[in-house]
Amino acid sequence: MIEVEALTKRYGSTTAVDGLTFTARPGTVTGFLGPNGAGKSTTMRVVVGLERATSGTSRVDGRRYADLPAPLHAVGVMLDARSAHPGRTAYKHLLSLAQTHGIGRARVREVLGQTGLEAVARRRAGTFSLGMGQRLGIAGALLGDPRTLVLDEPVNGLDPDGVLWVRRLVRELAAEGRTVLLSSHLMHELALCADRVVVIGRGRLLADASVQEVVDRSERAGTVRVRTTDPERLARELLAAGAEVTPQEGGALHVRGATVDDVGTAAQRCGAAVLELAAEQVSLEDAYLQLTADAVEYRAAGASGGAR
Ligand SMILES: Nc1ncnc2c1ncn2[C@@H]1O[C@H](COP(=O)(O)OP(=O)(O)OP(=O)(O)O)[C@@H](O)[C@H]1O
Repeated sequence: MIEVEALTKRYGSTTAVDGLTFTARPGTVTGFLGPNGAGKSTTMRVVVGLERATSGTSRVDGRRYADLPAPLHAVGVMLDARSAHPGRTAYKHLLSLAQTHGIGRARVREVLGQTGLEAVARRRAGTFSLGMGQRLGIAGALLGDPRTLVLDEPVNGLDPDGVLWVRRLVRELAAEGRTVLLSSHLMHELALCADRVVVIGRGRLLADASVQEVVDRSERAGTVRVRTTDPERLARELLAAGAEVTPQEGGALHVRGATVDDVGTAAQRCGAAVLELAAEQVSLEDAYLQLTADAVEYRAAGASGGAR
């Protein structure tokens, strides 16, 4: 279990993490989501003891990282896929990590197998592709058979097979009762493997919810689209019933504050023939973009809002 409470981390005048509170629970994959510069990596570095918080606390299984008796067995960490010495083979890299923590060679071979690196175990890490480096990073995280895993962008650079493999792996680790905290800046990626998402922007918590809840809370959730032969009459009928109505092109209306059933019966009441009627689907990416719209450090030229 990871418990982050009122965590703040400042670098000079930059506030990277700003009063952040969330919990990642055992048996659960918690997705940690936010645009570039949101503070995900900084939070993870504080959780695993690589940075000191300016204020607030972070605990793993009820203890501060520094107080864990056997950190590698408590928390497996992959923060930087390029952390292995380029001149060392994958096997030697894992072995040296294992030996400093009293872990045997058998476990090194086991994690090489688990991460699909057996065939390249004798190759130097410096010759690895980004995807192979990610696998090696994950192998290092698994080495101590930890109850908690902290993985920063583990699918970054993986090919589609690798992405599937990571999804399956994190699901399996959670099914074994472990706590998995996994960062990404892609909502749809987390939607496929996370039970919950903690969304941050500019160091602050924007949402701590299931993926479905994030979608449901999105502005457009609960909107009904209707196209009718008499949009003005139907709009009057819906407004009288207390709904919000926004006219669209081609005689369509966007209706908030009414269900599909409400709109259908209102149309029947006022005699407007319905040509189309459906609840608007909100994509995960739309919901995420709405949530983080004010928290994006930089936007691509031409995107709404311009540079911030
Ligand atoms: N060592 C540091 N010194 C100064 N500023 C830092 C340092 N580390 C991070 N920052 C700043 O803190 C903010 C949060 O950065 P962080 O890397 O935690 O974000 P992130 O969500 O992981 O982003 P990304 O997806 O780009 O990795 C950014 O504005 C970053 O420039």
